[in-house]
Amino acid sequence: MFTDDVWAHTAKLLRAIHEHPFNVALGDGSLDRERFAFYIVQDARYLESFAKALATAAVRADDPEEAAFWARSAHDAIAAERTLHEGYIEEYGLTAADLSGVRTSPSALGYSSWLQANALSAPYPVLAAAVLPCFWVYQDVGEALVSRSSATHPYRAWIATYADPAFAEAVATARRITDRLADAADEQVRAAMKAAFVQATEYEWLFWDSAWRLEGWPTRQWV
Ligand SMILES: Cc1ncc(CN)c(N)n1
Repeated sequence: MFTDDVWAHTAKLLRAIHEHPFNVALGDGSLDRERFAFYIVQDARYLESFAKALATAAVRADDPEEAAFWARSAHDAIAAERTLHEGYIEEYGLTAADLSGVRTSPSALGYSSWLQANALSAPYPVLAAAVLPCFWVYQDVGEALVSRSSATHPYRAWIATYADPAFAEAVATARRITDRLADAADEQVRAAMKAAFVQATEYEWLFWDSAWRLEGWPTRQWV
C-alpha cells in the first residue's frame, strides 16, 4: 500500500520527530511554558490554514464520502483542536492583544503557505498526500506519549486529543482515501504524492523545532 511505503520511507525522520527535545520534554512534562505557549500560538495560526486546505480538499474531492470526511476534518481542526488551544491560552493568561502582537514564525508561515499552494494548485491526490502527515504524525506522537502521561501531566489535554480513538479513526480514513487515490494514479502523480508526504513530514519536524528555538524573524531588526 502507498501509505505503508511512504511511512516506511520516512522512518528515520519520524524517529527524529519522536526524539526531538521538544517532544521528549512534552512527553515527560518538563517542557517549559514559554516554549509550549509559543507552539500553541503558532499552531492556532497553522490550524486556520490547515482547515482551509481541508475545506478545499472537500471541494476538489471526486467522491461524496471523501468530500464529507474532508469537510468534517476542516470543522474539527477549527472546533476540536481550537478548544484545546483556547484552554491553554486561558490557562497562560494570554489576551487577544498578546496574541495579535505575535508574528507568525517563518516555519509556521512556510508550512501554512505550502499547504495552501497544494490546496489550490496540486492535483487532488497530491493534496491528500500533503495533508496526511498532519493527521498521522500527530496521532503517532500522541499515542507514543499517552502511556507515560499521568493525570496531573501539564500537557495531558494535548496528548489526550491526539491519542483519542476518534483521531485514530480520522487517520485511518485519511490513509484509505490516499491509498485509493494512489492506486488510481499514474507514476508521475504517485511520485508527486510521495514527495508531498515527505515534505509535509519535514515541515512537521521543522514546526516543533521552531517552537523549541522560539523562532523569530532575524530580519526584524532592519524593518
Ligand atoms: C503543525 C501541526 N501539524 C498537525 C497538527 C494536527 N492537526 C497540528 N495541530 N499542528
